[in-house]
Amino acid sequence: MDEEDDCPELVPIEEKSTTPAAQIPVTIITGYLGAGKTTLLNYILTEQHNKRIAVILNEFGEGSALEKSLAVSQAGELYEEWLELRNGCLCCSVKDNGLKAIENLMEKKGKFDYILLETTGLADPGAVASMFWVDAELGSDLYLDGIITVIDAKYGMQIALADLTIINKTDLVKETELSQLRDTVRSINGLVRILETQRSRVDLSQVLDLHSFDTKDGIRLTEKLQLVKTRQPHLDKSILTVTFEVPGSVSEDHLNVFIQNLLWEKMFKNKEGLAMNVIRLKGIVSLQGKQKKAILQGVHELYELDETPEAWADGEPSVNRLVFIGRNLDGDILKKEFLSLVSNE
Ligand SMILES: Nc1nc2c(ncn2[C@@H]2O[C@H](COP(=O)(O)OP(=O)(O)OP(=O)(O)O)[C@@H](O)[C@H]2O)c(=O)[nH]1
Ligand SMILES: [Zn+2]
Repeated sequence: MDEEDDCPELVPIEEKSTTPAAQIPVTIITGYLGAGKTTLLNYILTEQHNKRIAVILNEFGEGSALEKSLAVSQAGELYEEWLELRNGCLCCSVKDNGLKAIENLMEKKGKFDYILLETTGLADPGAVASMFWVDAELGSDLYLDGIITVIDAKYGMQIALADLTIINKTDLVKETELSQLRDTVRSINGLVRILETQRSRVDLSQVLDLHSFDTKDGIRLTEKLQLVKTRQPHLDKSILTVTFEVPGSVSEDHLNVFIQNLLWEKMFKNKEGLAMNVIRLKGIVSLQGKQKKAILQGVHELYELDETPEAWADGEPSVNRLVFIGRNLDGDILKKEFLSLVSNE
C-alpha cells in the first residue's frame, strides 16, 4: 500500500533514563469504526490501574500526515504528548518499524508497564498481532497479551481474532437483540470471552493481563478447548469455529507439515472446493517423546508450537485438541487430514 520509506516512525520527545524490566504486555484493541475503542481506552486510563500505560492510536485520518496521540497515565494523572507518525498506517509497515518505534520510545522515555494499541476499524488486526509475535522471537521487550474486539451492539463484527470481545452500547438494544448478537459472536468465535458494557466500562482485571498467548496458560486452555463446539455460522456465514479431538501423540515434524499445509500452502479445501483460510488457531497437543503438553497458537499464517510447563498426568489419556477460526473451514475434513498424518507414525 505505501512505499517502504513511508513507514511510520515515532518521533521521540525527551530523554529519560531507563530501568530495565521484564517484558511489557501489549493489548490490541480493535473493532469497527465507532464501536467504542477510544471510550474503552479512556476508561482504562482513568481507572485505578497502578500501571504506567502508553497508548498508541493507530487510526486513519484524512490525508497522510497524521498526528498520533500518546498518553502516559501515571498514578492517576494523565500526561498527554503528541507523537508524529510519518504515515498513519501502523499495519502496513509495523513488521519492523512499528515495533522499533515503540522500543525507541521506551528507550527515550523510560519503560512503560503496559501498552494499549488501538487499531483503526479498517485495519487488519491480524497484521498488527503478528508483528508483535514475530518480534517476540527476536527478543523484543514487548509481548502480546491479548486481542480485544469492541463490538457495537447495534452493528458490526470483527471478532474472529479476538481473545475477548466487549459488546458495547448495550443501552441501545433490547435484550432479544443482545442475545442474538451473543449467539452470533459465539458462532463465529467459539473461544472468545464476552463482556457486555455501556460506555466500555469494564472490570480492568478482565481486560488487562490476559496472557492469551502464553504457554503458562496451558491448563486453562485445555479446559477452554474442551468446551468449544463446532458451530454453524449464522450471520457472517463465511467465518466460523471448528474443533476436533484426536487421541494419541503426533510427531513434531508431522504436525508441522499439517499446519504448514493448512496455513501456508492452503492445501485443504472444504466440500465446496474452497480453500480453508485460518484466522486464528489454538490447540493443546501431545508430541511424541515429550512429557509435557504442547501448546499451538496461530494468527493468520504465523504459528508457534511450544511446550507448556504442564506434563500429561499419570493415567491421563493424551489427546490432541485443536480449534480453528476462519473461513471455509470443515472440521471433519481437517480431522481426516490430521489423522492421515498421525497414522503415518
Ligand atoms: N449510546 C452509547 N454510545 C456510546 C457508548 N460507548 C461509546 N459511545 C459513543 O460512541 C461514539 C464512538 O465511540 P469511540 O470510543 O470514539 O469509538 P471508536 O471505536 O474509538 O471509534 P473510531 O476510533 O472512530 O473507530 C462516541 O460518540 C461515544 O460517546 C455506549 O455504551 N452507548
Ligand atoms: Zn477511536
